[in-house]
Amino acid sequence: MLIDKFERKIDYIRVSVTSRCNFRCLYCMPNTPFEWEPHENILRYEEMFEFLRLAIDEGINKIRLTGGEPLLRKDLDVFVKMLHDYRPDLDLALTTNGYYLKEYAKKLKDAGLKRVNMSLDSLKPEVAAKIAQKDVLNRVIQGLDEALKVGLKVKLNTVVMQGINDTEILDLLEFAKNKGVTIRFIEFMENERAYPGVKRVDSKVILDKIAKKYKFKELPKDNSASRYFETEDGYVFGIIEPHNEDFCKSCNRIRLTAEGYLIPCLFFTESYNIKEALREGNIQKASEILREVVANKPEKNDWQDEEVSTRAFWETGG
Ligand SMILES: Nc1nc2c(ncn2[C@@H]2O[C@H](COP(=O)(O)OP(=O)(O)OP(=O)(O)O)[C@@H](O)[C@H]2O)c(=O)[nH]1
Ligand SMILES: C[S@@+](CC[C@H](N)C(=O)[O-])C[C@H]1O[C@@H](n2cnc3c(N)ncnc32)[C@H](O)[C@@H]1O
Ligand code: SF4
Ligand code: SF4
Repeated sequence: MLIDKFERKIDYIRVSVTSRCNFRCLYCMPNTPFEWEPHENILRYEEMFEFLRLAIDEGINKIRLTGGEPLLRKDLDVFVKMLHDYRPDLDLALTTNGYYLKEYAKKLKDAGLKRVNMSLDSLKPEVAAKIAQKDVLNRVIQGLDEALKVGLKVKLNTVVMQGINDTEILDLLEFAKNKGVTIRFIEFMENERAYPGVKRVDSKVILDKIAKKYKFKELPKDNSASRYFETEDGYVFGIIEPHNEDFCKSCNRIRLTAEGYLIPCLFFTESYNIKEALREGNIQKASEILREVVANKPEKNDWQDEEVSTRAFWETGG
């Protein structure tokens, strides 16, 4: 079992399968050039699998594939199947911008994927295009519909930004409610790579806007990143508020990047290279590095102290 020095059980790993992305979201990578790591620097699926098998044997029971945009990496369904076959009861999920989901949802479901979390920041085509710097809304909604059609469980993620999409909170909530999926509103996490004009909306402001139309009660907190609420008519939505001082108390996760680095926390730049150990076939060394990463997880992020992170979300997988 993996326990950190604050007694938090680490049973969740987020795996970024590629840093590449076909969007340029204002809050994530607005100015990143389209030049990327050469292929030989990226872990092969077999190398990732070797490591994840070890992590599963140490107590990891939830794996989320993310990116960059994970659906840009070829044969993702093959990787999903490797993980599913090794441990069919894994909570095996994907976080995607949804652009290619229409094409891949069925393949992924058939390979053993259970859940998909999708980014949806606006229901207005021109606002969605401003945020992603690309005309995306139509395809994203088609991707959502296809994921539901093939039987994947879906959640929506919305990063709320002042003056950009903060007037759409109720519309987005009602869109999700009509589709029968949970939506989580995310506080923008201040990041050096983001567009400088992006300003966060605090969770309290988001909840106040929802309270103008709906009565809701908070559900008991588990170790998910989100707080969940239930409206009087039984709809569940969530809030992800990394600026809240309690946010990190339930942290149960570490991250693996496509380049082979393990990352103890989303805020900090600290990382541990496991690529060499994996390429040498040195599983003992990889296991030691895994334990070191868990041992060095910080107690909390510095967004709570109004600091700005320098770590790129698209490398870390969010
Ligand atoms: N600060 C911080 N943000 C996180 C963490 N985990 C997830 N998030 C953010 O929460 C948002 C949604 O994350 P998802 O990729 O949907 O994953 P998840 O919240 O673990 O999903 P579920 O398993 O469905 O609860 C993203 O913006 C992430 O960056 C975390 O450990 N720390
Ligand atoms: C880095 S993306 C990778 C997966 C996929 N491309 C997507 O957009 O869903 C993962 C998550 O990070 C979130 N994210 C990126 N930058 C963020 C920021 N500065 N603050 C809050 N969330 C952010 C996105 O909204 C998304 O939910
Ligand atoms: S949030 Fe996801 S879709 Fe948007 S730029 Fe970052 S990696 Fe790409
Ligand atoms: S900010 Fe760091 S410590 Fe806090 S929940 Fe996220 S990964 Fe865990």
